[in-house]
Amino acid sequence: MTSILEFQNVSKNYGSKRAVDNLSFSIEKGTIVALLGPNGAGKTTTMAMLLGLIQPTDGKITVLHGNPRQPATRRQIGAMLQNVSLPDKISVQELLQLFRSNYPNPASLETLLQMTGLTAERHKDASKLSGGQQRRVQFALAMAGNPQFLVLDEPTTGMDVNSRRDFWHQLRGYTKNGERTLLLSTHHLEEADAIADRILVIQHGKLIADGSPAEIKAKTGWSYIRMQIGEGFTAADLQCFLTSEDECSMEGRKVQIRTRDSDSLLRKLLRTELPLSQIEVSQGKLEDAFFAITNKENYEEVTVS
Ligand SMILES: Nc1ncnc2c1ncn2[C@@H]1O[C@H](COP(=O)(O)OP(=O)(O)OP(=O)(O)O)[C@@H](O)[C@H]1O
Repeated sequence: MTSILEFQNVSKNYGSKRAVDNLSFSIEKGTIVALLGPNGAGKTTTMAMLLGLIQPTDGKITVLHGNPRQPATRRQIGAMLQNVSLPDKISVQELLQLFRSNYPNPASLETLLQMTGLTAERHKDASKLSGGQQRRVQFALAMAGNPQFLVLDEPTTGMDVNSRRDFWHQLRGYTKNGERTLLLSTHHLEEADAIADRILVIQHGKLIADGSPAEIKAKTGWSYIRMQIGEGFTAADLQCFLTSEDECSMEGRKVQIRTRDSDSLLRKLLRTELPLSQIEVSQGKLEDAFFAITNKENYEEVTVS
């Protein structure tokens, strides 16, 4: 596999504040990586460094085999950052053309307008669009150079549900041939779970978990058994099968049990005469794992792989 990005012992201090603390990881070509972490964890700083916008205090960053501050490297990267305002008195189409003119092999104007759902807004002043529409213009600008590596910092902030769904659909198309690489940060964990091949969790500037969404979810150790229970029975009838750690809740006839050992609990339940049906076993949500990891509950089980 070819490495697109390498961080070697990278740190960043803002005065006495250590925003990124000895971070080392690499990203392989063709992967979709979600960078997650609580507010202030260091995600934006990490992205700004790999884009060459700020210098690390220590360590080395290699992007597309080059230095992120070299124009030749930067031209191969598309980026969408937070808190970027669009210039006024310029239409969406003019702005996109301006950006396209900086690249040797740009995406076509029509492709950019179509993929971001901005065809109807093409002649409008970009700065007068709604927040969600401006976010889509920023996405189009990030895609203007037909980049090999796309870096998106909380890209769906301000987008409505439909725009977010279209956005993820477009990103899947962008990465589907395995040639392009995507690194994104988001606080929408279910979206990260759905799109990412790999998740990096950082906190206080340090990497605290690294794995596929399934690995991250499994590492918390919790799984969930969901089922229906027949009339006349309640969660209390299941209590004698549970360990002191297991948690059982009931809504209508639907029961959910959170357990560390779903296999043994299932075996016990299936040996009973209880009227159980529609039994499903699943790992927890990424949100549960994220909560566990960042709150240090089960921390020793969620070591960096
Ligand atoms: N220019 C700056 N000067 C001083 N401190 C900064 C600066 N930029 C960021 N920080 C601090 O560095 C830490 C990391 O910030 P960063 O913006 O990278 O976090 P983040 O993970 O992107 O957060 P969020 O999810 O809220 O966007 C925070 O404590 C922040 O206050």
